Amino acid sequence: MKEVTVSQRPIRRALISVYDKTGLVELAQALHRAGIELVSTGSTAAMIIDAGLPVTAVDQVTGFPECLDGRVKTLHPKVHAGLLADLRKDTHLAQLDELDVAPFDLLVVNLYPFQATVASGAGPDECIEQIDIGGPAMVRSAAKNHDSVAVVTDIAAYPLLLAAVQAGGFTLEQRRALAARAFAVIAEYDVAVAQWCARELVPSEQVWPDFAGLALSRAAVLRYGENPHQQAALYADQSAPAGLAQAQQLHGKEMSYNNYVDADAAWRAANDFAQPAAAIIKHANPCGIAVGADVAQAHRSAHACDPVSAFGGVIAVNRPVTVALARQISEIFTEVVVAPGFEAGAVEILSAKPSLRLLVAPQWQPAPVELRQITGGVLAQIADRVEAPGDDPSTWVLACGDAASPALLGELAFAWRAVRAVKSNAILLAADRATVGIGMGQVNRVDSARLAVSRAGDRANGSVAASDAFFPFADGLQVLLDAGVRAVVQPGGSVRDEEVIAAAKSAGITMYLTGARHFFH
Ligand SMILES: NC(=O)c1ncn([C@@H]2O[C@H](COP(=O)(O)O)[C@@H](O)[C@H]2O)c1NC=O
Repeated sequence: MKEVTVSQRPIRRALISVYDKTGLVELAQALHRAGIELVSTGSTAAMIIDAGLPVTAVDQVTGFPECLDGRVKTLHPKVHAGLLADLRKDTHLAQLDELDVAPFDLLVVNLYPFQATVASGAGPDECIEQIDIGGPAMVRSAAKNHDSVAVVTDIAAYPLLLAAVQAGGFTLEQRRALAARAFAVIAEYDVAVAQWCARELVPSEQVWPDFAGLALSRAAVLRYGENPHQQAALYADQSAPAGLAQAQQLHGKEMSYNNYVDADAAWRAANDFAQPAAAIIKHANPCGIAVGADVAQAHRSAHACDPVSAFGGVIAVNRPVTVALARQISEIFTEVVVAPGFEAGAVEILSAKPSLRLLVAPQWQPAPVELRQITGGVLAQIADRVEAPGDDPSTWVLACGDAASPALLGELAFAWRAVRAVKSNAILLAADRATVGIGMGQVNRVDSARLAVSRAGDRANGSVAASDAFFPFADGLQVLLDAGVRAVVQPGGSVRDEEVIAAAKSAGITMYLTGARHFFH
């Protein structure tokens, strides 16, 4: 005989109301075979009937017809009393008897596809029609009453449901987990509806709505955070474009918190370029960025920028990893490689390194909005990635020196694009579409210039420089001039621009002003 635990509740009567009918017939068949009475709404019931199974239509239970284009189907005390009766209480049992309400032991619901309707670009009326009301109401009732009712809101949980039916019912522990999941499903749905309403129904010049919600699902528990004594997890945001959080790991040790931070920085930097590009990141800063005829060449150039720092780095490329690139990487101690794909031979070569993490990231889509936590709140900004002002060299103003040849302008455009991947204050030296010296994260621009020049060594002579923000004084620029930099691109806009431009002019170099800056903190 099957052993049934005290907390298990046998399932005798189920209410099924699903928009997505995947797996419905198989589920209904299994429930029917187990002797469970099925009650169902409109087209869910029709599909069960078509499968030759007995089902009670919900309007027979309520004695009230589905009406108003389906806006009212299950919103009835006969349904909700059946879902909310606490079967541990004699008073509730007595009232059910008096009111002639039969209790439900199981609710299976999935909701109208509101988020998908919005994503399809549907108009407001259609979106509003796809706001499910009766479904969430039932889910909340059953989830609150999980002591008596099991609620299943995911098609993926049908196998678990069938196993529970076989076992004589869900345990209390399982019903609690299902209830927690159900409330999370409703919360995510409500956040989507609330955000859409704030945006669409209350038109405003204001970009930022009054309400912003986040619905995050835990994607992984990480070994630890930035340091071993910090616990950490990865959460995925289904409402944001897919990115690193959704990347597929092909090989290697578990991703760590710092691996994710660096992989994200690398992935963003590599995808800032249309040409094949490679970015090597350490501690969220680049130690090399380059473009090339292919990713192997781009990586060679990026690595040459600072081979010492690239040791133990994270590499991202914006094209699939080729065998040639894999061979190069296998020579260097690397933590993570992120790419849109890997050639089969490349995986084979890189898999020889047991710890090296290989990540296939979803197609690059920049996040439109970036969030950053501060104590007591969150800062939100439009991401500095898409069509930034000042990106197009034809809009730059020549501050001094000869107008750049197309080749030199190309070098400057590369440097200007790359510098926005560098934490401020950022000074970046480049030659042949590759960084040769990067000064990052200093609290004054002179030190960033010194760092860039010292890292570049002899390569500073004849290189081009980009500064993420204006030079407040001529001193930072002077460091670059003394090292032999031949052209500079910077935003301009300092009260001492004249002084800065005069220094560039007396050194005989070309200087362009972009009119826009790229602070990155
Ligand atoms: N209005 C109601 O009373 C109601 N009750 C259940 N629903 C939803 O109707 C859908 C199923 O309807 P049908 O069985 O007709 O395909 C489910 O997604 C369920 O969440 C309702 N629809 C919208 O609110």
